[in-house]
Amino acid sequence: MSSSASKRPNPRRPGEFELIARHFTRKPRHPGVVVGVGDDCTLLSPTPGYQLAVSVDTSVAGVHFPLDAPAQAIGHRVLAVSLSDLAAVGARPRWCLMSLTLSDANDDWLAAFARGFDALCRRSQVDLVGGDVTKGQLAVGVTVHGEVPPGEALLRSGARAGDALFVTGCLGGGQGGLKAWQAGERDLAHPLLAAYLLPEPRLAAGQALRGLASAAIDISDGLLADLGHICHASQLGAELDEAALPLCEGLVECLGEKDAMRAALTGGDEYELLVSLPKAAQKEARERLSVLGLSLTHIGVLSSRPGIRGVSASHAPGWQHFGTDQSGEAS
Ligand SMILES: Nc1ncnc2c1ncn2[C@@H]1O[C@H](COP(=O)(O)OP(=O)(O)O)[C@@H](O)[C@H]1O
Ligand SMILES: Cc1ncc(C[n+]2csc(CCOP(=O)(O)OP(=O)(O)O)c2C)c(N)n1
Ligand SMILES: [Mg+2]
Repeated sequence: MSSSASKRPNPRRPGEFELIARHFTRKPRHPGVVVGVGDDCTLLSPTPGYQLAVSVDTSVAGVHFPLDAPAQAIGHRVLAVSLSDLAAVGARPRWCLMSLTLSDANDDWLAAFARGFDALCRRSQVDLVGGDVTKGQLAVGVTVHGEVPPGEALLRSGARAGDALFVTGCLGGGQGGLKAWQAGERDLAHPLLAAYLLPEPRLAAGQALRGLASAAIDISDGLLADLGHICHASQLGAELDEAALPLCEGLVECLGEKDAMRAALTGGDEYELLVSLPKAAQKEARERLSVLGLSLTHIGVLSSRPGIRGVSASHAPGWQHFGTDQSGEAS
């Protein structure tokens, strides 16, 4: 029989409703939330005439981020990977919901996690409007809602033969950062570790490319895999220029030349945008991204011939849960 002492509320280990009230209930910062955290459903008023863009991604400890990563970084990362899907379609983020599975309700951990999550909410102009808390192995699912003018969303299926392929930012940082973490690096200012644990969803870039890019995808599974998704959806093939790939600074030093290229092609966890641009749109696209301080690198071209060419070594296509001997890069 448990003693009455063990049933006494422990302020360092809040119960479900206490932790929701303490860490995840904030007055919405933006209009459109009719009913937020606290009722059976959230009620939202989307901007009349806009389409809703909705996506969910789940991040699991040990699969998507190290269990012992700083809580604040985990809070940032779980939201960033979902916002990245809104970036990829060119939507403006509005709302998010968080499904949180926790093994233990440690108040300090939760406060740091909520701080990381909320800081990115604030910067991205997103309100957390609901969610769910349950007990189990640490995992966080984040649903995001964004808005896009009708017919203007960037899709995987819109590319045409002859369109050029461009990528924002640099490649290989996700896998480089994971390797750095595994090697004992813990400084979040380390550029590769920051790319892995604190990725920046390219929200402004995605919206700036509306009306210009013929197709777009965020690189979560690896460049080759995600280019494969554009090719499949647009019924095209591609010619990549391996030498043109913008490898992240310090990647070659960290991984060596061969593994740096492998990380850029198949590592995943990039959260950069891969876009196709018709010739007439390329100058304007470069200008809009340069205003945002973001590089846009020409890495290849789409063609009507199926398959992806221009990659020298034989590479696994990229990350897949299941379908491999171990979860990870498909062989
Ligand atoms: N359990 C599921 N039920 C329905 N649709 C799903 C499920 N899991 C994934 N999808 C859909 O499959 C597509 C590919 O998913 P995913 O590879 O996770 O996309 P992303 O890389 O953009 O997160 C998406 O359109 C996603 O909504
Ligand atoms: C601890 C750890 N090991 C391995 C990886 C590598 N990794 C895990 S999932 C993944 C692909 C992206 O995740 P997924 O669930 O497929 O996201 P989605 O494509 O749905 O956005 C990668 C590269 C990681 N991020 N963290
Ligand atoms: Mg997904």
